[in-house]
Order: sequence, then structure tokens, then C-alpha cells
Amino acid sequence: REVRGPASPSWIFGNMLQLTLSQHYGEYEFEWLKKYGSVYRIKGFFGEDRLMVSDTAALQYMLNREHFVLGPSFGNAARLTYNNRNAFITERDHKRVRTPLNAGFTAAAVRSYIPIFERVAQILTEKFDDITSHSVGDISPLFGQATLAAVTEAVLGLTLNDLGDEYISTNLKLITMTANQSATQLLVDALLGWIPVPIRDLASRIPVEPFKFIHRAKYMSNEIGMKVIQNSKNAKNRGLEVNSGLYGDLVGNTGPTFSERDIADQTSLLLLAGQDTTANTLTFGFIELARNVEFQEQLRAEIHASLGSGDAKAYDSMPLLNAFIKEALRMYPAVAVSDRLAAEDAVLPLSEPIITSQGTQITEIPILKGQVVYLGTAQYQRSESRWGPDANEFNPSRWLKEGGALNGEGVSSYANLLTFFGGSRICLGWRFALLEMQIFICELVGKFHFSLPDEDHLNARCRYAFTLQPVLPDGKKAAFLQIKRVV
Ligand code: HEM
Repeated sequence: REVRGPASPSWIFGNMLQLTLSQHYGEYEFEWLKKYGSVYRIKGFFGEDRLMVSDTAALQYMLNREHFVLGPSFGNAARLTYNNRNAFITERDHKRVRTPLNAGFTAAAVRSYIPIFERVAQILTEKFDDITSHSVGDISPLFGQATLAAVTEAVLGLTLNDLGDEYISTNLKLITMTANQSATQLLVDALLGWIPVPIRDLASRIPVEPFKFIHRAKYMSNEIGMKVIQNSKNAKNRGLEVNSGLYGDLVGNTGPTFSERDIADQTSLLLLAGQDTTANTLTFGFIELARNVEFQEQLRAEIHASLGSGDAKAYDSMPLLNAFIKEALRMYPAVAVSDRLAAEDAVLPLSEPIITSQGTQITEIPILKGQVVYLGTAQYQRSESRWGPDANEFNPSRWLKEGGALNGEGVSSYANLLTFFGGSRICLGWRFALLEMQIFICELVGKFHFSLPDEDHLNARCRYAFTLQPVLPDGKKAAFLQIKRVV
């Protein structure tokens, strides 16, 4: 309670509406960061105290210890959206479920997906060509379909057509719905967090429209996963070679610790976790390119000078391309803030001491079991002490500086960014997302010129709804750009 923090405007909502429903993401959060430093207290629902953390030592501690489990908000959303027993929501079983999946996301496995990414990039080019005939177009759903197509082929060996129209339209609804959280939804979510999980699961069976189609989407992905597993088994039994992606490989390696049912249980997670996260990062990146035409031209020149080899190493050795991707991941981390719950008492170490409301300097914070603590990814990545006085500006050249972009110690193995988190629960698909983005960007920036639309109502802003989303002033999820062919 002695950790300082902003005043709460409401007993019911605490600071939650400011944190999660501000018009522009970070409107309040980044100001709180400046005022109170890298650990501060905010109010959750009904007067509860919560801790917002972007201190390096505290983040490392939270990511690498078992003391912290998924918090009420992310936990609820994940339990509702994904099949039971998937790698993300399972706590005690995490290692058992996650280890076999790692095989599909190693550096070598991801390199083998290059032809998939290139094929999908070609389809994106055709869709962007359609936009050029109207000059202005919404790029957000195009990236959403492309990232879904890439993961579907890599994981299941299927195309978007194979998923079927019903799955595609339900997936689109699900993604659009997530972008439009309301205060009522947040309150229902908070109330659900207070009741035991089995009763909560029952409550989610109430036949209201959002619950109905979330369950339908889960059911369909499970069916799709089961069908791929069955087809792959049949083919193997008949000595036939079929492409069933990662699932085909996993089917050959099932056993007492990882069954076919376990594989199928990962389908909704694998299809969804990498879709909007990657698509929205790309969307925000392209908006920044449209804002900064000079950098866009330099990047295009680098792409034209470097490409053609189809080799992952070639993509990794393009300085502007990789600086641009890192900066998009720094400024627009899909999971900008995520709640965790202390599963046992803990003591959070701090790399930068803080001053309490009593004027005392402290270097660690005791946490009681049951305390909600936020991993403040976006705040860690906007801290001026770490990234310099221009931390709030999109500036890819910070990554080209000698000595690197970061002052001091970082939190993760990729560019010291927290965007993919770290520790045993580091994003399963981080290498997948990086190579996919490298290939899509090279294809599109190499061929098209991007600029912002003249009409204000078509310019997207960044809003938070579990992940960072591009939305128009009317609240609709979309991101329009003017697009012209250059080659
Ligand atoms: C730019 C793109 C992406 C970002 C920023 C991102 C970010 C994250 C973050 C922050 C987490 C940890 C969440 C938490 O513990 O609360 C996570 C987990 C996960 N991500 Fe990603 N992700 C991206 C792309 C992908 C892709 C392409 C895939 C799959 C193809 C994927 C699959 C997963 C899975 C399965 C988990 C759960 C891992 C576990 O709990 O062991 N992600 N991601």
C-alpha cells in the first residue's frame, strides 16, 4: 500500500478503464510511468490494489520463477477462447505440453517454412494490387488472413480454403469482437474472476451470442485438428507421404506423455495466438512507414539491393529491415500489458530503487499470495532511462547505433525486448513471427509505396483490447493506407 500510484477515479472500476479503454493506448500508462517510475500501484476493480511492473530485475524474476501464474483477466480470456489443456493455460502440465510443440518452432523448423511465407506473400501482393486500383485500402484484415494462412499451412498442412467458410467468418468475428471491449465486458470479466473456475466455465455456457460463437470457433478448430491427425495417421498406415505440417510430425511421436488428444487441444491456440499478434505488429509497422516516407525509401532500396536468394540468412543481414522490425516490436508490443497472479508469497527485487509514499527508499517489494501484478511490456519499452529521451518516438535508427539501443540490462534474448516475454513461457512462435514479417515486408515494401490517407476518419489509432489493435475514430478495427505500385 505504500507503493505510490495514481488516484483512482472510481471504486468499481479503479484505474482499469484508464488502463484498458483509453482512446489512445498508453494515454494514462506512459504518464504514470514518468511520474511514479518503473513500479507503481493502481486500483483494480472494487478497491483492489494491483502492482504495475516494468523494472528489469522484477520482470526477470516474474518471468523466470513459478511464483506467478496467469492473472484473472488473461486467464479468463484464454480459458474461454482456447481449448482446455493447451500449452498457454496449463500450469502444472506446461513443460509436458510445450516440449513437443517446440520442435515446430526451432530456427531450423522455421527456416523450412520459407516457401510457405513466400507463397502467402505472393497472395498478399495480389490483394495489395487490388487496393492500388482504388488507391486507399484497409490493410488490417489482409495481414490477418495472411498470418492465419501461414500458421495454418505450417501447423496443419492446410490452406485457408481447407479451413472452410464458417471457420473463416467465425475467426473474423472473434478478432473484430476482441478489438471492441467495453466497460460492461470488463466488469463481467472481473466478476467472473471472483468465482471458482468450474462455475465460471458453466457460466460461459449461457447461450448469449458472444459465448456461442467463441465455443463454436473452439469446437471447429478442435474438429479441424482431429481431422488432420486422423488423415495423417491413415496416410502413415498406408505408407503414403502427406503434408500435415507440424501435426503430421507430432502424430508420429505420440506416447504416454503426449497423446493425439493433447495435439488436438493445441489447435485453437496455435491458429489464434500467432494471427492477430503478428498481423497487428505488421499493420502498425506499415502505418509508421507511411508516416516516414524517407525511411520507407531507404528500406525499399535495401530490399532491392539484397533480395532474391530466398535464404533466411539474407533476411537477417539486412540492417534497415531488422531495425524496422525491432522498432515496430518495441513501440507496438502486441501483449502490451499482461496480468499475473502470485501463486505464493514472493519478494520482487528491483534494479532501480523506488521511494514509497512514506518517503522511504526500497529495493525490493514483498508480494502476498493472491496479489495481481502486471507485466508492463509497453512501459518497459517506453522508459526514457532505458531507451533514451526519444523513447516515445518511432525511430528505427536507434537499433543501428554502436553499443545498441538499450542503456543497461535487458530482459530477454531477442533484442532485449519484452515483446515475446521470456523464460519458460517465452512466445512459442517468436522466430516464426520474425521470419514471416521479414518476408512479408520485403515482398510488399519492395513492390508498393505507402502513404497515409488524406481523410482523418480513415487514420487508425492504437487501442488496447488484450492485444494492441488498430482502430478508426469510430471504433471499427481497420487501418487504411494509400498504396501505389512502384515496380
Ligand atoms: C509479433 C508476433 C507475436 C507476439 C508479439 C507474441 C507475443 C507473445 C507473448 C507476449 C506471449 C506470452 C503471453 C503470456 O505468457 O501472457 C506469447 C505466447 C505464445 N505465443 Fe506468441 N506472439 C507472437 C506470435 C506468435 C506466433 C506466430 C505463434 C505461433 C505460430 C505464437 C504462439 C504462441 C503460443 C503457443 C504462446 C503460449 C506459450 C506458452 O505459454 O508456453 N505467437 N506470445
